[in-house]
Amino acid sequence: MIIGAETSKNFFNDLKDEQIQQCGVDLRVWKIFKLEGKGIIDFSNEKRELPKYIEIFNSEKDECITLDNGVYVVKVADYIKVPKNTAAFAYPRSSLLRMGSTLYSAVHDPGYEGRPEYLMHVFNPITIYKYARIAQIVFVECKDVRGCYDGIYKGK
Ligand SMILES: O=c1ccn([C@H]2C[C@H](O)[C@@H](COP(=O)(O)OP(=O)(O)OP(=O)(O)O)O2)c(=O)[nH]1
Repeated sequence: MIIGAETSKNFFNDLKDEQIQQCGVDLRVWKIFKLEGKGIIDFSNEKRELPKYIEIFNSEKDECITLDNGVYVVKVADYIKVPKNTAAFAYPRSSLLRMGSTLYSAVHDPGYEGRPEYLMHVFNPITIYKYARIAQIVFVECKDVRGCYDGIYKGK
C-alpha cells in the first residue's frame, strides 16, 4: 500500500511545503554530473566501478544550468531515511517529462538513508534552476523484508 505524504514527509529532515504532494514528496536537485569513462558491473560487486563523475552544477553555488541532449547523474538535495518496513520509488515530475526529459530510479531499500542519485536523460534542451523540484518519491509498505540496506551508497 502507498504511504501517503502526511506520513512520508516525516522520512525527511527539512522539507519545504511545496515539496509535499498528495501521496509523494517532490525531490530537489542538488548536484548534476556528466559521466566520464565507462562503468564496470559484475555479479559479486568485486569488479564494480563507477565512471568518473564530473560535477557541472551545484545548487549551493550556481543559479541555473542549461543541459543539452544527453545523459547525466542528478544527486538530490533531500536527505531521506527509508523505514525498515518500507521501500520507495522515484518518478520524474510530469513537468519534466512534458519538457522532453526524464529520470530513471532504482529501488530505495528498507533502511536506506542518504541523498539518492538518479539517471537523467535529456531529449530536449532544458534549463534547470537551483533546487528545482524534478522528481517525486513514493513510499510503499513492505512485507517479509529481508534485512535493511547497508551498502556503499548509505549515508551519502
Ligand atoms: O535510483 C536510485 C534508487 C535507489 N538509490 C539509493 C537507495 C538504495 O537503497 C541504494 C542502493 O540501491 P541498489 O540496491 O539498487 O544499489 P546496488 O547497485 O544494488 O548496490 P548495492 O550493492 O549497494 O546494493 O541507493 C539511489 O541512489 N538511486
